[in-house]
Amino acid sequence: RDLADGFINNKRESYKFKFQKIFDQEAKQDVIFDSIAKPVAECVLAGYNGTIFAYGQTGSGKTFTITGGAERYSDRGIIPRTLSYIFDQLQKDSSKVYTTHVSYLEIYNECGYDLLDPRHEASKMEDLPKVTIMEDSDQNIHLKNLSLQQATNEEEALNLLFLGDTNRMIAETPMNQASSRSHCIFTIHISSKEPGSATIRRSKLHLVDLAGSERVAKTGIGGHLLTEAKYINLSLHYLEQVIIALAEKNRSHIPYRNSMMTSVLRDSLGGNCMTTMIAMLAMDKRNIDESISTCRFAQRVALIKNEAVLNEEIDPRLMIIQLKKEIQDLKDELALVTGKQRKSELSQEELLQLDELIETFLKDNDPDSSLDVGADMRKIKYCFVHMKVFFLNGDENQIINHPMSSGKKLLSQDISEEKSSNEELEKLKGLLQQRDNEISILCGGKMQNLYLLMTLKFSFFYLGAGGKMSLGCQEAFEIFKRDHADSITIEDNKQLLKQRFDEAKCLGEKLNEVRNKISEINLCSDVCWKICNTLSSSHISYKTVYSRFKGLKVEIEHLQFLMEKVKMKLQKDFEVWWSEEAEKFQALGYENKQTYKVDRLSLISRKSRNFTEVVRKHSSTSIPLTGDSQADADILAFIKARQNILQKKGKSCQEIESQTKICSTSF
Ligand SMILES: Nc1ncnc2c1ncn2[C@@H]1O[C@H](COP(=O)(O)OP(=O)(O)OP(=O)(O)O)[C@@H](O)[C@H]1O
Repeated sequence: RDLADGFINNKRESYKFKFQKIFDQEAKQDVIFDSIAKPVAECVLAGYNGTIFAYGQTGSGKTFTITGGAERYSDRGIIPRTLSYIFDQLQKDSSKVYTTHVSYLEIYNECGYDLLDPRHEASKMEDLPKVTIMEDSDQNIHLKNLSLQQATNEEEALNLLFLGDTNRMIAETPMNQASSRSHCIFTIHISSKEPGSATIRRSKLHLVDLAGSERVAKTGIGGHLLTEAKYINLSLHYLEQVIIALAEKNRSHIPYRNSMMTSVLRDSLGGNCMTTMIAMLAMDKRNIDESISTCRFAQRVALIKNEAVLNEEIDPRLMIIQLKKEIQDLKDELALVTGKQRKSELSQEELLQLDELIETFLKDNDPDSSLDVGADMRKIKYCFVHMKVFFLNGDENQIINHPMSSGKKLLSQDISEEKSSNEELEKLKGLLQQRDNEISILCGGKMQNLYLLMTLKFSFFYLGAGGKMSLGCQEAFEIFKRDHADSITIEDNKQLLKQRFDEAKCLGEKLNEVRNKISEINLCSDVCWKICNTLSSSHISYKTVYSRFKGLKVEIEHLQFLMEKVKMKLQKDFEVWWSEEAEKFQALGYENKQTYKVDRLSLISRKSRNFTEVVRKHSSTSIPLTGDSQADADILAFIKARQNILQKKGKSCQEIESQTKICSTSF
């Protein structure tokens, strides 16, 4: 109460928080991926470390965002989408050699478990080797018992994710119902190297699904759950401590070691990493406190400044080889300069290497090629001797191939070859021209000209024979020609010529056809182009169909996994319900046990349809059960089987009941 203003309403009603981006409940998974995960994945591909972690109370959607929903393929979350994106990018980049590994760590009650451990199926989670933290002298964290599994493509990586998720489900206990009580870190490790280079880039991307952040007081739990909740709260509390410490200026000690999670995420928080936090809110009035506390936490995280650097290192093996070679070169040079030549014989291996070098050099047609054997005088001498032998003994094959030694020979050979091929070309051109002329003459309208030409030639013959004639003389010639014996022959020849003309015409047409075919062959490139076009469009559609097929395959596998998950959940829910019922039953006295109404089970049962079905059929019957879940299941299975048999035999319901009672008593 303020003396001047009366009562003051000090209950805060408005809070302001700043975020880089806000997504409402309608936001789709692909949008979340594009806005949040893609930029981080790009940094990781470039060689920087990246972390994306989801923080918020239980049920706010952390697992949905990080891993994905269990119903639809489109609901797949950041992890599968990031894997798909990363492998897509790696495939496109052929300039480097990439190696990818994944690891999947679960932290439950401050203990680490390898979710990719194949022994998960056969053993209880508690019996598996725990993942422990080791620190080297440079304060780098190493995780003992956490396997790094190589994944060469998206499919393999997704299978590992599914395996981890399945193992996470197997490890669930009735007390640890949902994944909400453990932290999970899925890590993609990428290393890249340019071929021949000794420098390796290593980067990792942590995708973190934290346990629910709700406060113990509100949840109102006890026993085992309380212990769990305390651990969760404690580890999230330590996370907060680390974040507060990082946000404070001049703070030298950051309490990373307090919890496993902060130790593992040490680099992601205040280290060498591009980190993105997703603050998840369950937008409900009763969750307002949790929502405000999540926002506050996010504001603190936003103050942290990380320093991401490229993670490059030199491959020690390649480095050693390079350094050894450098040392040898320097030794040789030194020996050459100081005149202290090595006297020892060249080894067999060295001689073989030299032979290879010389042979390559001699075969290389590049005039600028050189023979580099280093500064070892023994090797230089060996090369000279080798060359001398070549030239003196005239290893024709080797020497002729070398431009220096066979330049002249090659030149004269080239000239004579060129000359003969020119002559050949001219000959062929002439032949071609000749054929072309013949074709032209024979083809189309030119046949008429040929006929005329031949007739003319024929007339000239007569003209030639008769010389220049007067009109009277020409008349007399005509009469003579008609009466001459040869006139028949002439006429015959004319007919023959006509025949030949027709024949030639026919041939010309045939030739034209062939020519058209040839020109069609000339259009061959066009045909080819068409074929190529068809091929390329077929190829494009093949590619489209193939990529769609590939997508479908991933989708089918994803859906199969979701189905498995649902089946497993169903099974687990059933087991929980069954053990609950057995406990309840045991809590009843012996008297009550005898008259325990099975229809009560059917009322409580929510999950197991088959089982309820059996129970419902006997709802009017009092069946004595033992309280042992296995034995009781056997009893009910027996009753069901018996009922089926009796029904088949057509017995009445009453009979069935009496039989059932008998059989139950005998149990
Ligand atoms: N954006 C969403 N769209 C549709 N369903 C969602 C969405 N977010 C969450 N859900 C659903 O809400 C339920 C709780 O979500 P989820 O398990 O992801 O919460 P959580 O924060 O991971 O909880 P926990 O801390 O218990 O692991 C799930 O059934 C999930 O499918």
